[in-house]
Amino acid sequence: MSISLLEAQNISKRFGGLTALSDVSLSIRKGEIYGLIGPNGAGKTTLFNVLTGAYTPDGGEFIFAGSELPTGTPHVVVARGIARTFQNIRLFREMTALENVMAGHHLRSDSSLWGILTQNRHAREEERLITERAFEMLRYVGIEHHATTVSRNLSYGDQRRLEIARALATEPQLLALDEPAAGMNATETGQLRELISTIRQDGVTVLLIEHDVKLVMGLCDRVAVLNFGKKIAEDVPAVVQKNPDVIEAYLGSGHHGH
Ligand SMILES: Nc1ncnc2c1ncn2[C@@H]1O[C@H](COP(=O)(O)OP(=O)(O)OP(=O)(O)O)[C@@H](O)[C@H]1O
Repeated sequence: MSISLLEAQNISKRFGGLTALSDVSLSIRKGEIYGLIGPNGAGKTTLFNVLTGAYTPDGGEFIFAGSELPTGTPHVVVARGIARTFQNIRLFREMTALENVMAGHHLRSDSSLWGILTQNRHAREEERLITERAFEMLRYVGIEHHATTVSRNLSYGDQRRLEIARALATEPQLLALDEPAAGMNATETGQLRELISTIRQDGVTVLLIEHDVKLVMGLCDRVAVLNFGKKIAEDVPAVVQKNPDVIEAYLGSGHHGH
């Protein structure tokens, strides 16, 4: 029997008169790659934002690893073991790749900022370990040769990998990826696919928003489909692909390419 890692229970979110999410419930099992798809504006990113604390939901709750997740507090969500990447890359553009990953580690570090500033011995030792771990993380995603490159000078694909490395540096149980393949060419997408598989093999559960249907269907164990803020399907890819409501949602919205 598979164990559920994250339960979203009747999540609702409104923006003024617009209902972005309407009673969305889903259950992500420990160790799976779970895809979240749907036409533009369906509510996918909004679900990420309420899950990761950027927004407070108007209704519903998240149960993570057996207990309720507080809402509206991103740092608590990270500390509980959920990390995310963003649809529009959000790196520290003027910092090197290594520094970006170290910024992720610091969220997990127990040295106070004061300790780091005053460079006491414990903090220095911890800084050394964080640097080492950050290198490891860059190696893991395949960009260790860019450790000292300023992140804005990295290729698009490498910036996305760096975002993943930074998220992994917080040692999450659940990694939430918001359109990681956006803007990638076929080779980069293939490498991303391998990286996501490796991440899962290494014990991290993955929640994936992605418009590249081929990638989603090939990679995910299960897929949920949102349309106008409602979940209209949730099953293994082969079943979801044949669901008439799903086909209608995509064709009806005119997003043939997605
Ligand atoms: N901060 C906000 N204020 C007002 N409306 C918002 C806000 N964020 C999202 N929305 C609206 O909520 C709806 C859902 O948007 P969301 O970005 O979650 O969709 P999505 O499925 O991620 O779409 P896409 O595939 O285009 O990224 C849209 O109608 C969007 O305009």
